[in-house]
Amino acid sequence: MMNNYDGPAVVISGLQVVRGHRDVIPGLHLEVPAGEVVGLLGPSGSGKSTLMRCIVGVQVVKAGTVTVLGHPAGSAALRREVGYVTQTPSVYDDLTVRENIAYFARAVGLRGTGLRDAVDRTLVEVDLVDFAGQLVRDLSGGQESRVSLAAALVGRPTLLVLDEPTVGLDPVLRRDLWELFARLAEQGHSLVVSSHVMDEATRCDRLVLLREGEVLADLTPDELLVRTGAVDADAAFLALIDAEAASHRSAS
Ligand SMILES: Nc1ncnc2c1ncn2[C@@H]1O[C@H](COP(=O)(O)OP(=O)(O)OP(=O)(O)O)[C@@H](O)[C@H]1O
Repeated sequence: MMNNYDGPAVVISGLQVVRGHRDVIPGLHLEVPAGEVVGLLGPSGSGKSTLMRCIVGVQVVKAGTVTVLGHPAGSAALRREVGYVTQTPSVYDDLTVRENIAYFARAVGLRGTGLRDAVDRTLVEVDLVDFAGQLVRDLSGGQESRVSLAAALVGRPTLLVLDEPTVGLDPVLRRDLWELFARLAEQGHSLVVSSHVMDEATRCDRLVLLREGEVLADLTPDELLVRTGAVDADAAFLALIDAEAASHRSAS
């Protein structure tokens, strides 16, 4: 379901979020371009999930604005435009894989052959054709998380927000999923994908590196390596952190 909006997918300005009495996002500005796979990377606790919750409009914010496809995050106009997959699978245990995907397809208005085609295509995309008739409660963790992904994918939302979608998957499946994300971006979808596996950074069109709720860098994978002189994304991230610490020391 693609709309005709041609601005950036997400524009965030002056965002502040407090969770548990802590400023977990102290004042963030960010623009996510449309039609790209944008990786949200950073150590555990750096605010990736919180930022994603702000983009999908389920996080209470203290200040700032989050505009998604030209609308305030979470507004009714975005209901079918934004797909969100959390780290915890959110599908029905007592339904089969196909029934789950069909349920979410119906929820976004698909019916008849359009619904069947969308479910079949999505089963292939998440590599669950052989498990279509199996109850979700009998799946492995990685399979179950792919059903969650399928549930978000089936309606072809304009913006997909995926919180660590490759956790627990084997290398072949991870590669296949990143290829699927790239294909979706080529078709004009926008994707925000979080990961704390830095080697997945090279799979993204653009990277946003977060640390303690702040954007440490917003650049392409090539720019990251050139800027830091590092040989891989892990080393590049550490080099950025060291450079930032050094600049704080020289400023104080
Ligand atoms: N429900 C909550 N109540 C209070 N503090 C929270 C809550 N959820 C998260 N936090 C805090 O907010 C900060 C950011 O957490 P967040 O889950 O956004 O990080 P993350 O980068 O997604 O981490 P991970 O990679 O481990 O999922 C952390 O300091 C965390 O402890």
